[in-house]
Order: sequence, then C-alpha cells, then structure tokens
Amino acid sequence: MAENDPIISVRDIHVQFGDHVVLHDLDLDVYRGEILGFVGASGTGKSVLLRSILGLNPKQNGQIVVLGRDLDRISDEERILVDMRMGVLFQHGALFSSLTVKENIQVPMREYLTLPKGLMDELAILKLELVGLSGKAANKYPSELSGGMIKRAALARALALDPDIVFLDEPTSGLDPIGAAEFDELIAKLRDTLGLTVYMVTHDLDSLFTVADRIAVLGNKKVLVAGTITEMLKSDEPWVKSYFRGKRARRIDLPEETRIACMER
Ligand SMILES: Nc1ncnc2c1ncn2[C@@H]1O[C@H](COP(=O)(O)OP(=O)(O)OP(=O)(O)O)[C@@H](O)[C@H]1O
Repeated sequence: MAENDPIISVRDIHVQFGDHVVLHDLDLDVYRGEILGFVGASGTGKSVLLRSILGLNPKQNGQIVVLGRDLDRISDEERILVDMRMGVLFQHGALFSSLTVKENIQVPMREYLTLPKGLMDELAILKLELVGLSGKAANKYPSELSGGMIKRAALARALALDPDIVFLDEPTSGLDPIGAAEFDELIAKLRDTLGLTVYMVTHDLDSLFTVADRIAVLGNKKVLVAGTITEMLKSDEPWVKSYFRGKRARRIDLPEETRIACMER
C-alpha cells in the first residue's frame, strides 16, 4: 500500500433495515495518520456506517477496503488480522461493569493472543499510562471511576493490541468542556506519537475545530462533503452551513486562518 493510499476506502455502500434505507451509494476515504471527524444529524447513519466498516452489521451492496484488504474477499484468518489492527471506543465507553479496568483492557488480549498473565498485567499498566491514568486505576471497577476516567480506560482498551486505526464513537459526549478538551488533546498526542489513524464520530464542534484534520458530513444517506474545516466553512450545503456557521459555532475561538476563511464568505 502506497503512503497516501487510503487506509480505509468505502465505495457504493448500501445498507437498509427492512425497507428503511440508511446508506445509499456512499463513498468515503480515510487516510493514514489523519484524524477524521465524522458528523451528521442524529439518526443519519453514522453508527451504522461505523458498524459496517467493523463488519458488525450487514451491507446489501458496496465494497469496504481496510489496510488494502477487501473485507468481502479475505479469509477468516486474514479478517482476524485486520480486526486486530482496529481498536474501537464505543459510545458510552462500554466497559464491562463486572471487570476491573485492568481486566477490561485485557479483554482484546485474551480474545486474540495467548500471553502470560504477568506480561498482560504489565501491558495493561502501560496502556493506562499512555492514556494518562495511573496504575492505581487498574484494580478499580468502572463504577468507581469518573466519566473522564471511563473514557480514558475505554481508550486504553481500544489501544490494547497496538492498532493502526482507532474508531471513536462520540468520545467526548458526557464530558465537561475541560474534560472534553483534555480528551481531544490526548487523541491528538496519541496520533502524533503512535502514528494512529483516528476515525471519530462526534457532535462536538470544539473537537472538530481543534483536532480534526478533515471532516466528513453524512446526510441524504451519503457523504455530502469531506474536507478541512476551512472547506466546511466555505460549503454551501444547507446543513453544513448551519452546523459550522450557526450560533453555536460562532462561540468557538477559531484559529486565525480559519477565521479569515470564515470572514471571506
Ligand atoms: N439494527 C438496526 N435495525 C433497524 N434499524 C436500525 C438498526 N441500526 C440502526 N438502525 C436505524 O438506522 C438509522 C441510523 O441510525 P444510527 O444509529 O446510525 O444514527 P446516528 O447518525 O449514529 O445517530 P446519533 O447521532 O443519534 O447517534 C436510524 O433510523 C436507526 O433507527
């Protein structure tokens, strides 16, 4: 795979439930090392697309290529190898409440690898440190953690197998603005240090303005526009316009070049 080939390439995807068509003829590319923010009105199918890429819900048509592999044309063994290179932080953290933080982080390790317990314990602590939690959190249960800590622990679990791509579904929802900004910073830092590709479904305008390299907007069952925040601000798509140039967006402290692009409109 060449350096600038997409790490995820989705073509002509069609997904429907009964006669309810959710995605139709949808195309999307995600490039290695980028943070892609994925937005769209509620119920437009952001989670359905995410789940389709992860192979968690069936599609009726289309092609999904991840890390150069067409997911419909690989063996079960190859599929496992691709799955191991994708980490996921589901909406609401989705930690197992009956397991400690350490055990949660070790779930993917147990599922895919056979490692001695001592090594798994060391790895779990390393992952916790990576996301800014101390080893003290390892033996706590999710109910003993704050919302921000739960998100970080869930991120540590998503990173358990050193993936190339992490999918984050609404990672900052439920966090206060400071917690959300810190989480955004962490995501950007991990992308820079680990060379991760980040696919982030979000409604959080601050995240989109501060950490997303590119943004894709879902509407009318497909990707309406994809581009930088500056391109979003120049878009004349009605939903994009009201989302990125509406009242809420105007409260955000924009970087200089983005503000200039905005003023040019
Ligand atoms: N398994 C399913 N069976 C039937 N319908 C489904 C299923 N999964 C999703 N849908 C429908 O698909 C549509 C898109 O749902 P989805 O959860 O992807 O929206 P979303 O864009 O992620 O919304 P939100 O921003 O509110 O999380 C909704 O109408 C939902 O009811």
